[in-house]
Amino acid sequence: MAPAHTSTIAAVASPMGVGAISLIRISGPQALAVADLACGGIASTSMPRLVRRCKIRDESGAVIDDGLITVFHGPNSFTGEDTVEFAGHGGILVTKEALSRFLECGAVHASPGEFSQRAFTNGKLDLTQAEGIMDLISAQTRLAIRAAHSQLEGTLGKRTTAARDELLEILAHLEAWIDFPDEDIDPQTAIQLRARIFGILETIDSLLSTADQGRVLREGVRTVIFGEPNVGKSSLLNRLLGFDRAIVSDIAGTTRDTIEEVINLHGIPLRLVDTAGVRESDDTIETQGIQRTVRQIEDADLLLEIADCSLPRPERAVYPSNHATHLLILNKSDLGEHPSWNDVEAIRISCISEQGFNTLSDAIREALHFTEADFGEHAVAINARHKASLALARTNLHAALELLTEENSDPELAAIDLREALDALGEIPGKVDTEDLLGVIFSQFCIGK
Ligand SMILES: Nc1nc2c(c(=O)[nH]1)N(C=O)[C@@H](CNc1ccc(C(=O)N[C@@H](CCC(=O)O)C(=O)O)cc1)CN2
Ligand SMILES: Nc1nc2c(ncn2[C@@H]2O[C@H](COP(=O)(O)OP(=O)(O)OP(=O)(O)O)[C@@H](O)[C@H]2O)c(=O)[nH]1
Ligand SMILES: [Mg+2]
Repeated sequence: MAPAHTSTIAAVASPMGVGAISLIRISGPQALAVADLACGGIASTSMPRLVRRCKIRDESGAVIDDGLITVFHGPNSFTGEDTVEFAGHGGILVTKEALSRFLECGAVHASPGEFSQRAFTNGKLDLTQAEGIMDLISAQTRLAIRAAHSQLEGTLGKRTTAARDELLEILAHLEAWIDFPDEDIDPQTAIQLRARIFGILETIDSLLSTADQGRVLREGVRTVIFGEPNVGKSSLLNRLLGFDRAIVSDIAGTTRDTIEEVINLHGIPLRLVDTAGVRESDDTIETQGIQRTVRQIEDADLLLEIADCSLPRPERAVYPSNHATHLLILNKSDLGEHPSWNDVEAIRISCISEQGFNTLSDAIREALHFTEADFGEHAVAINARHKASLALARTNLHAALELLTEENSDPELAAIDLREALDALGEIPGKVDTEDLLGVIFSQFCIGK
């Protein structure tokens, strides 16, 4: 049984001071009593979920605000507890005064993520759904919203729970064996159990294959624009952004520091980084800029190398190696192409005439293996936490397979590995003891969430 929460928490759920209406949420066993004290007994006489007009008053009876109140009777609320919502006027002071009044009347201030954590503890959400709420709030593109909703609806939680249930059954079989140590293990049974473990591994691998998409949707693709000075790197950044963010000039060495901006390329968030052109330089500031370029290249997910096609093809400079996808872009096509580039495979563009930009955008999407069509309604895009747990489960399942063969099985040792895998899978929806994990996840939420 989940532990019952004894305190009643309150917090402002809306952003402070920027909206017309502010929302205060109160949740816990005393929620109705707290609201009754502050609002003249209206909460306990309200029909659940029916919005009512009400005044919140201070100790002396002076009106603090005149707003709307909604009562939810547990378990039929977001947190699963009795909940009261007060929608007041959106000013900073009036909202703070109203919250203080609810605290005076017996509520305690909620810590970050505490409403969602209570929803989790009360079985209203699993951990992946709670994370889906955070993903939704921080989504930067429509595709990221879609992925967040899929997670919020429980797609990932259901798939991992199904895999875990299957593993539980396998363990039960194995334990039956262990209980009769004198009997030889039937080779047929080992074959069957292996097949079932392979089935779980297939699910795990298919979930793991969504990790890159997940990272891209949540964090964006680190896209680094680099090349020799004056080839048009900053011009490309400005064109992709749609406004003049970086200084462009015909002086080589214009960009000194890296410049970072996020664009939305057909649903894919790209973190574009414009860098200082790489060349030999005596200038200390430029040299530092070039060192930064090198570091950016090392950390990139996608490299856009730019060259000036109107000039003879230079000796290829040596850049740090990185496994990231690398596209070569020949800029200044409007000036005509120097013959030395003719047989070079590249994307040809001009930042002046804007030719080639559709091709560039298609090439980027293709290089990232990412299109809107790939991302259906129930698609999953796992995060780093899910990836770590799945990878651990995978390792343990492979270890168990080594110990369960047709010729020779050690069910006791195999069961140990399977139990480890079970725990790792259970961490994803939060089905195992996860006190530390909960602190880490929910403290990233904002107050009032
Ligand atoms: N005013 C308000 N708006 C909000 C929230 C909120 O808490 N309050 N939410 C907070 O994140 C989100 C909506 N999420 C919610 C999820 C469940 C329930 C709820 O009352 N669940 C009940 C009844 C279900 C039903 O009627 O469909 C339940 O689960 O039993 C409410 C809000 C976004 N908008
Ligand atoms: N004709 C032509 N000129 C361009 C094109 N793109 C950029 N330029 C010009 O090339 C010069 C250099 O452009 P930048 O964007 O500053 O080049 P950069 O690579 O950022 O240069 P650094 O920051 O110095 O490394 C400017 O004068 C631009 O106007 C293009 O497609 N065609
Ligand atoms: Mg520049």
